Amino acid sequence: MLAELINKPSRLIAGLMSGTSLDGVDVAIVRIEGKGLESKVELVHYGSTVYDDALRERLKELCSVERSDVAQVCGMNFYMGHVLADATKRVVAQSGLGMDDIDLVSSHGQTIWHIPENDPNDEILIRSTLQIGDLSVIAKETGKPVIGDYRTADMAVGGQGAPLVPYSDYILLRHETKGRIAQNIGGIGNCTAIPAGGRPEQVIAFDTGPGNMLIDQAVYTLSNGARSYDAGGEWAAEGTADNGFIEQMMSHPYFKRPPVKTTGRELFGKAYALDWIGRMQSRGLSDADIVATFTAFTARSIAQSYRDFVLPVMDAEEVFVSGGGAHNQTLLRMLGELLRQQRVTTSDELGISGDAKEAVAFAIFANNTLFGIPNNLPSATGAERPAVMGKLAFPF
Ligand SMILES: Nc1ncnc2c1ncn2[C@@H]1O[C@H](COP(=O)(O)OP(=O)(O)OP(=O)(O)O)[C@@H](O)[C@H]1O
Ligand SMILES: CC(=O)N[C@H]1[C@@H]2OC[C@@H](O2)[C@@H](O)[C@@H]1O[C@H](C)C(=O)O
Repeated sequence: MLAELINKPSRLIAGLMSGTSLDGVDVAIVRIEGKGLESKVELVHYGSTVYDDALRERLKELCSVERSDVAQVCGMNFYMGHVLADATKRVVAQSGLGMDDIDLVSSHGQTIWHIPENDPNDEILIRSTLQIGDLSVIAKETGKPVIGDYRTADMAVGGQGAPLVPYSDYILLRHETKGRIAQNIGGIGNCTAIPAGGRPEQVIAFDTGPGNMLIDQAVYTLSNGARSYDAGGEWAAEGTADNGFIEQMMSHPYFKRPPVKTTGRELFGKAYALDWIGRMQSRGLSDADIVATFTAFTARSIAQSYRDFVLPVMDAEEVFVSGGGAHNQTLLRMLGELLRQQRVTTSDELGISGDAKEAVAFAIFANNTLFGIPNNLPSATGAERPAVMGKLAFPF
């Protein structure tokens, strides 16, 4: 079965991304010719399915040290396998293709916990990561071979297991004469900075901090569950950002740490957001001011991280924003105001759909796994060496 796939001139791969914002599953159907850094990539169709509020809140509970439990983790691993398989079948059907046309499914899974560095106070809490959504369940339900569980291989060779997308950013965005930064704004923000004509080893990539995570939590809490994100950034546009709070939040030690670095719900999740919402409310900020403050803080944390860790090392002329945050006009405007020397635009301008980009990346990773070609970027994750990430589950 695998030899047949390798010998085809191109492969049709369904890449699945279910990210830290817990908003749902993105599915990209991608045709890939060739392999490795020379892969030729064509997005055939993209679709997403949204988690309902109950599932999203349940996943947040699962990502909570205080409220999670092993039975929930066990059950949700299989349940999410079904959710991911259903999303794949739905998007394939929407595209007008059939599952028979798909060669391979590639699934990121749902991160529920990530420990990028050893815990100095607990010798068992070593670098590790857990993405749920069982691969065998997806294989059974879709009838396709499934590759997933990528991050563990990078961690096994000393990496932080994230960010992984810089490998595919290098394939899709590198430019001979222009320094470029790809900024994804999902739940977390992460950047890939590629110098003009740069080699893979010269890529600087790291998580910049919160993406939409704080904005989403504020919107959900302050609207009493009526809304889960700030559509277009309109609520933030009605408020005034509070610089005092932004400065306080910028003093978080994560922002001072040089790359390689990665973060997630562990640092900027629900508890962190609710704590700052409470402080802002007690100082009399309105709901719109709170959303505006989180939005401005997010933009500031991105721009500041370039000033500290990217621009001293390389010139960057262009910033291409992707991920759901690219739809937040207020966030984009604030970022543009902070980065006067760069042209801030969206990756769609390059023909790379900002909504689909991460799901496309996972299709690219699977294509490499199939050939046994490394698909991590040690300069981004800190791994000691390249590794072939991904595990395979066969259909039945
Ligand atoms: N129209 C919109 N206006 C404003 N924000 C939006 C819009 N659409 C999506 N978003 C934001 O984008 C988020 C989802 O982004 P995305 O799907 O890129 O994240 P993710 O892949 O889950 O996260 P990560 O990349 O961190 O793993 C939503 O939670 C929401 O905050
Ligand atoms: C452990 C984990 O799931 N990390 C995610 C998260 O969401 C964004 C950012 O933090 C990034 O480091 C990573 O995802 C993307 C897809 C990556 O690996 O490039």
